Parts: sequence; structure tokens; C-alpha cells
Amino acid sequence: MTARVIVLSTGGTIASRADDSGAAVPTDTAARLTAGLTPEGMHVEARDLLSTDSSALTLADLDTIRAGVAEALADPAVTGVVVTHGTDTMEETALLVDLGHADPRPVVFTGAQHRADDPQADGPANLAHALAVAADPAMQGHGVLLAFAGTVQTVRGVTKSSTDAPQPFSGGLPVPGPTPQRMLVASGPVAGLRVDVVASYPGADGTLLRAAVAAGADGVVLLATGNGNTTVELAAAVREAIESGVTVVVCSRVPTGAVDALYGGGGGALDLVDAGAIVSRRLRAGQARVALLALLAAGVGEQWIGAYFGV
Ligand SMILES: NC(=O)C[C@H](N)C(=O)O
Repeated sequence: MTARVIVLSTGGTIASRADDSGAAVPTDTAARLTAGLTPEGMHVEARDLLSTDSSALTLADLDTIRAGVAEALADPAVTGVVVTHGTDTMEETALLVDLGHADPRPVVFTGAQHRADDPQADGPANLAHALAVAADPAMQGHGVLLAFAGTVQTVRGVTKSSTDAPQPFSGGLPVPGPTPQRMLVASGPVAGLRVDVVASYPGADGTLLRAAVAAGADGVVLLATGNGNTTVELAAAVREAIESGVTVVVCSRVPTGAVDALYGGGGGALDLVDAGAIVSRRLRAGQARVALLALLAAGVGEQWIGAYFGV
């Protein structure tokens, strides 16, 4: 049977070429990206969703991508979906799609580290691989996948951890591998909600967190140091924010490792938990923000939010 794969193009380096000033700008359409890449026994349909560098995506754009995937999968004859996307925020969009993806068919994100007009262009090889993954029955049931530089990984926990390595992503589970435990969050659009990220560092006070609350934040992700710790001053602002009804999720700025609340002293993670903050055990700030947006959009209570971030 002919596999039927839909490619949704959103922009990013994979679709970029140098403009007159030498700056990389997304220009290539889905049809141009897929030209000449269709393997025998596969039907590829190219659709243009967006043409944006992923650093410039809005929450409405993320909703558009999620809706584009759902529309593609509404056709039962479709075998799988590939999303071409910039690498800067691929971990965010891919997680948002994954949170609502109950269908076993593969949705595969890919991109490139080098522009389409670069002699080292890696986009065509990454896209060819992603097409094969999307058509492969063995790739079903793992949620949204990220195919890059010849490897496939699950999406939860992924961060872009290198700006220039051929494989910029780490933190997911390798596929094939044990089927991951996934927590689905069925939510409506996330556009219209506001979740800000506020960083902690030596000498940080509560000014920026209070500004986020004044701007109408529904939630705040605190990018904390170490095991989720901050300064006494910022911890006081966290307590105020929570008392005013804002959900605060604490992440670590340390790239890897589980985050466990161990420290006190007024600004330690134990103090933040005492104030009502939720510690994100595994997800780093970018994905924690998207998960919090989806959880808030789904209207689930604090207990659910705590359960989501506790694993
Ligand atoms: N490699 C890339 O795709 C980076 C680009 N700035 C983007 O995220 O759209």
C-alpha cells in the first residue's frame, strides 16, 4: 500500500536562503522543500502553513501549527505527518502538538542547522529521513517525534543544546525504544494566555516578576539556579504572585538532571514550594512554559499541574 505523508512547512533555516544582505530568511515553500525527495511507494503532499523563523513565532502561530497537524490527521488515509520547523523553538511547538496528540500515527518534526543554499545544507537529508519515519509503521504510538541528523527521539524533555552541532537536540528518549509514558493535555488555543519567564541570578530582585504580574501574566516560569533556588527577594515576589492568583512553575537553568527541592534559607526551592510554587522536575523553561500554557488553557486545577510537572 502506498504510504501517504503530509508535509507542513513553517519556515526556519531548513526553508531559508541568504537575502541580498547575507541574512538567512525563510523563503522556500513546502513544494520546493520536498521536490525530488519522494521515495518510491510514498505519496507526499506539501502544504504551506507559515514561513517564519521559529524565534519569531507567536502563540497564535503555535495554535496554527497544532491545528494544521490535526487537519492533516483528520484524513484516515494519511499515514503520517512531517512538520518542517526552525530549531530555535522546535522543542516548544513539538511539545504543544505532542500534548494533544492521542493518535498513534507519527507526527515528525525536523529542520536544519544550515541554510538551503549552504554547501553543507542538512535540510534535504533530515527531511528525507523524517519522511521515512512518518511512513514507518514501527514509529507509531510514540507521540510526536523529532528526526534530526539520522536519529529519532521523543519530544518531552528535549532542548536545543547546541547552536552549531549537526545534532542540536538532546534530552528525548531514543526511538525505537521503550514506549514512553505520555501525559496528554487536551486544551483549546493557547493564544490569549500570558506566561512569562523570569530568571534568577545573584542579586536578582522581584522587579521583573512583579512587572510580569502587572502585565497580566496568568503564569510565570521561574528560571531558577541549581535545584530550583532563587534569592530571598525574588522568593518574596513569588509568594506575592501566587497570593494574587498567578501560577508559578520553577525550572532549573542547569541543562540536565532531575530537579529536587532540597534547600531552604528564604530563597530555596523548599521556600518556593511553601509559597505554593510547583517545581518542574524534568522540563526546562521553554517546554515548561508551553506545558503550563496548555494546562492553563485546559482549565485544570493546581493538583493536575503539580502532577504534570512532578514526573
Ligand atoms: N536552525 C534554525 O532553524 C534556526 C532558526 N533561527 C530558526 O529557528 O528558525
